[in-house]
Amino acid sequence: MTAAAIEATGLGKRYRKRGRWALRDCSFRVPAGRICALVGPNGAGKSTLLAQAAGLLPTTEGSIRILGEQPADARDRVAYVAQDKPLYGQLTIRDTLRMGRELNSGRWDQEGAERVVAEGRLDLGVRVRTLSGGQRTRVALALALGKRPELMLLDEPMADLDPLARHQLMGTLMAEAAEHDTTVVISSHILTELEGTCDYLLLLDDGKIRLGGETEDLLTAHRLVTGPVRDLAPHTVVDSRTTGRQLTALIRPEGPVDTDWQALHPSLEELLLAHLRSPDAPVLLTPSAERNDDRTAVTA
Ligand SMILES: Nc1ncnc2c1ncn2[C@@H]1O[C@H](COP(=O)(O)OP(=O)(O)OP(=O)(O)O)[C@@H](O)[C@H]1O
Repeated sequence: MTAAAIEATGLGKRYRKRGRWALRDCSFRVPAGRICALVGPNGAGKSTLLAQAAGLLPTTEGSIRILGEQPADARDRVAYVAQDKPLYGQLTIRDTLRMGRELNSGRWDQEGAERVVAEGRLDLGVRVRTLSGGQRTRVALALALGKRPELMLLDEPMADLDPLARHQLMGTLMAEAAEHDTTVVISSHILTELEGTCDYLLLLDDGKIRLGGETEDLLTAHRLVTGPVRDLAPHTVVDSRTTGRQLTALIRPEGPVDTDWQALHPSLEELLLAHLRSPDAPVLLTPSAERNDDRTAVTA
C-alpha cells in the first residue's frame, strides 16, 4: 500500500506547558494524490497542523508521518508556503530562484518556476523587497512549484491575491499538481476558491478534526431537510433550526427521509457552517481518512 501523504495519530500541540491545546487528539489520513482543503475558523489549528507537517514545529502528543517518514526526514519531498511567505528582501527574483535551484539540485524545475513568475508579468531582475504582497505570494509559489515536491503544504496562499491572479495561480497550481501527481493541502477561508478544486476535505475546529474525507462523499452523506417540525429520529442531526412550524436541519440520513420533507444535498458552505454551528455534532471521517487503528471514527 502506498504511504499516505499525511498520517496523524493522536496528534496534539500546545505552545506553552499549561497553555490551551492548539491541536488535540487528531487522528486522520490524507491519501497521496489528493487536493485537500484544510478549513476551519480563525484559531482552529490549521497553521499549527501545516507547520507540524512541514517538520518545523515539534508535537506535544501523538505523531505525524509525512509520505511515510518523520516530517523532518521528508523535507526534501515537501514544499511549504507559510502564511507570512518568508523570502529574502535583498535578493532579486532571479537570485531567489537560483537559491531554490541550489537548495534542490536534482529535482529543480527552473522552467516551471520562471513560468509562474512570468505569468504575473514580473521582471526577474526586481528585488523581492519592492514587491507587493500578492507579487511576493507569486514568487513563494514559484519557489514551491520549482521544487517539484510530492506534497505541497500551502497556508492561506491566495489571501492577498487579486481575483484574477487568484484564479490564474490556482489554475497553474492544479495543472502542475495533476501533471506530477502532487498531493496538495491548502488552507483557506475562501470557500469559492476550494469548491470545485479540492477533492478532499479536512475540517478543523478548536484543535479537533470534525470532518475528513472525499468532499463528494462527505456532501452525499448529508441532506439539508426542510419541512414540518417533527422528531428527526432515526437520522443523525448535525444542526437544526425551527422557524414557526418550519424545521430546517442538516442530517445524516439513517434510512429514507420522510416524503413531506424537502431533502437536498447541501453545498460545501452549508455543510461546513452547520458543523461549525454545532460543535457537539458527531465526527465524520470517510474510510480513506480513518487511521486504520482509529476505532472512534464513524464511516460514511
Ligand atoms: N506561536 C504561538 N504561541 C502561542 N500560541 C499560538 C502560537 N501560534 C498559534 N497559537 C495558538 O494556537 C491556536 C491555533 O492557531 P493557528 O494559527 O494554528 O490557527 P489557524 O486555524 O491557522 O487560524 P487562522 O485561520 O486565524 O490563521 C490559537 O489559539 C493560537 O492562539
